[in-house]
Amino acid sequence: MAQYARTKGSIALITLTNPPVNALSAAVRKGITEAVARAFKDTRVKAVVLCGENGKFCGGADIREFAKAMSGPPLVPMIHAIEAGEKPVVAAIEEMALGGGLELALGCHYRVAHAKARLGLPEVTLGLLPAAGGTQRLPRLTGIPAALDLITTGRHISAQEALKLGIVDRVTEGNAVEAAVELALSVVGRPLAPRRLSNHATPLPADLDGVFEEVLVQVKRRARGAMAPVACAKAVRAAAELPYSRGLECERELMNTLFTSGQARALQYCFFAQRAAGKWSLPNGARWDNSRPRAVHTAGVIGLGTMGRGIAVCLVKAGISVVAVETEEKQLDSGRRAVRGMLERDAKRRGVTAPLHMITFTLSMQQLRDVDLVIEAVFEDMALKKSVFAELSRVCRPNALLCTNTSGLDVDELASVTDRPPLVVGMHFFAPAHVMKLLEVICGPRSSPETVATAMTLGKRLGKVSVAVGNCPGFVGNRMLKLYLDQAHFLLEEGASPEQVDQALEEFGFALGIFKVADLSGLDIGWRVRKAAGLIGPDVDPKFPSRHRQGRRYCPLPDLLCEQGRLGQKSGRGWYLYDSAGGKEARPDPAISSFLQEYRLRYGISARRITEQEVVERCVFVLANEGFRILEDGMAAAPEDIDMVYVFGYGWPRHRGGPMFHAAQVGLATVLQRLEFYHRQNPDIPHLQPSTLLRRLVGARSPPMQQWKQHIRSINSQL
Ligand SMILES: C[C@H](O)[C@H](C)C(=O)SCCNC(=O)CCNC(=O)[C@H](O)C(C)(C)COP(=O)([O-])OP(=O)([O-])OC[C@H]1O[C@@H](n2cnc3c(N)ncnc32)[C@H](O)[C@@H]1OP(=O)([O-])[O-]
Repeated sequence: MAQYARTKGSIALITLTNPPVNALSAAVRKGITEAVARAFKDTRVKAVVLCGENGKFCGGADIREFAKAMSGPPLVPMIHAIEAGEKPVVAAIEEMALGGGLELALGCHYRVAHAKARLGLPEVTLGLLPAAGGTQRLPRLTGIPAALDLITTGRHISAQEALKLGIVDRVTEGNAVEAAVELALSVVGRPLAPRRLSNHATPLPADLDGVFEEVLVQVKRRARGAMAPVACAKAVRAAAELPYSRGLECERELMNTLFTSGQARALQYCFFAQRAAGKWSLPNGARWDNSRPRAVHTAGVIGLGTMGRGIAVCLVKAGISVVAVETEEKQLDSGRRAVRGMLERDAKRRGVTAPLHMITFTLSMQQLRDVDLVIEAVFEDMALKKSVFAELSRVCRPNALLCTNTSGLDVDELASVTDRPPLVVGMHFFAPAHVMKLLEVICGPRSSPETVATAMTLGKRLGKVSVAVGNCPGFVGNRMLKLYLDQAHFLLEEGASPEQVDQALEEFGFALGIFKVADLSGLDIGWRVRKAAGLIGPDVDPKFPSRHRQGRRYCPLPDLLCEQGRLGQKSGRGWYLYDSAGGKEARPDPAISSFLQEYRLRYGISARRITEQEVVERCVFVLANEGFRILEDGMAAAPEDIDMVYVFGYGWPRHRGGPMFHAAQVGLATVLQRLEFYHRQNPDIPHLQPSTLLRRLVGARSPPMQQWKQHIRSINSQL
């Protein structure tokens, strides 16, 4: 809808009304079309101001309408009518002008933005492109390089940057609507032709081809198989080479190739899944909208290793005072230097003063007696963590929350050594903690709704995507990752090479193949976990380590590499070779291929040809299969949660939605058939056996994801 009013006698004020972000739904488009026609016909009206209800201009096209048949007046002619109008139209941009919202503003003759407004054309993040003239009008206003950057990245810019780029005419700290009305009154009678962007010629850079070549290289490297960024670049090229109307046709044709694509559906699924993940619920009826989070003003961080440092930086950047504790002076000093350095670099990037006063470093746990919440990030060892939690339970005030950053240990076992199990919860950050967006919030069986609400809300405040998961070994992310990694190891035994597996996974869209990821995080981490799980011990024959342990197939390859000191980047060699210890550039290592040949010989394994299809299917379908088990076990409330864990924590390609969405897109019956096929070939790998829920869903004719919950029969759900 759009409300119509006249103000200052001669200004028509048209207000977009569609909470929460005044998206351009069919009803809003109809409202704008009628209101603009009314204003243009009303002789008392000399100019028009467009604004949005509730201090928000417009969040773009209504994404909820994309899955439905198009109805209502289309955007392009609606915006043309505004631009072609004989009365000046001024857009009053408060808080946001995104996607179709900015395209609407670009159709206006003038734009005024509030200083805090965010502007952008983020369609590419939804697998689309700006299809209401944005790819043709923006380059005519800013020039090609700036338009290419904004449209192929989808990044939001500040009002100040928009002013610098000429996208807006004025920025005000005051009321943007009033400022727009002032501007409208002041431009009445001025010629409008020069303000119609579609009339403008596109300013061209000296080396047009060079600019596009360079951007396409970056886009393709960043996109990893995503179609939309490349289509965006092509549409902007049309603005450089074609007259406006022909460019618009090109924009429409390119949009048609994207709109119905699987990638667009996957990216729009991610948009809503990310928001759905925040809407958590517990079996006892506690939910995100009926549980009050506690305020967190002060926090403690125990352990200033890699994770503790990143967590401390996140908290300080979110305006929370931090007490950082270490046991040894040496660790405290290096932790202090690292954290201060990270805060100073970040402040320099943002052009602000580093808030170093917000954090104190101490060797004394006593200094934690008044904090609202503590996050423990010490070495991943249960006995050590238990002693820390017992101490915290003594030192911290009775209602302080105790959180652990464990990546897979039993949160409830930790709670049992404290005097406050309901106030204990897991907050599993991902390395580097001040960069990675994912936060797994592990709800122990005794974690109170208020504690879960506080952890989930704190995650959002730290700029994280918080996902509530149950308390089981490895929680959601690492529980699935173990099986994905197992498949990759088994494929090496059967004939593949690390490069081949990684290339197949990177072609699929992963940021990095699994063996490069293993080298990056260090092979010794998994080694320690396998030792702690009793999979490696004195009973293992070092010469001929068993390939069956704890009743299932086991691959000793990574253990053998660790025994050779091949720990990955940190030792300069792992699955790949690096120039030096800490080197980042991975090179295939001939020693690894002869090591694998010798290994297969020792175990009498005849290598076979492994196809890219098999690599992807075994690694990706085993993830989804375990995802179904996690839903059955009640360790995740919905497939969306599992998908957001993988998109934001494990480099799963966003344009494939997530392991569960991908399985649905491929077809559950196909996933079932392929898993059965691989399980028949490998009966000693139980995780290739299709899960009960997958079978049940296929039996129920593969219902849409939203209906999967009805088929879950988990007894002891924790979510
Ligand atoms: C032709 C044209 O070229 C093309 C084709 C297009 O225009 S394509 C569309 C392009 N536009 C976008 O890509 C902007 C998408 N939105 C955002 O980036 C963010 O939302 C935000 C605007 C920066 C606000 O962030 P927030 O953190 O303050 O709140 P929120 O939780 O995110 O959002 C609050 C609530 O609003 C809902 N919502 C937000 N934007 C929406 C949209 N464009 N359509 C429908 N619903 C939307 C969202 O689902 C949530 O709902 P619920 O969960 O409460 O039920």
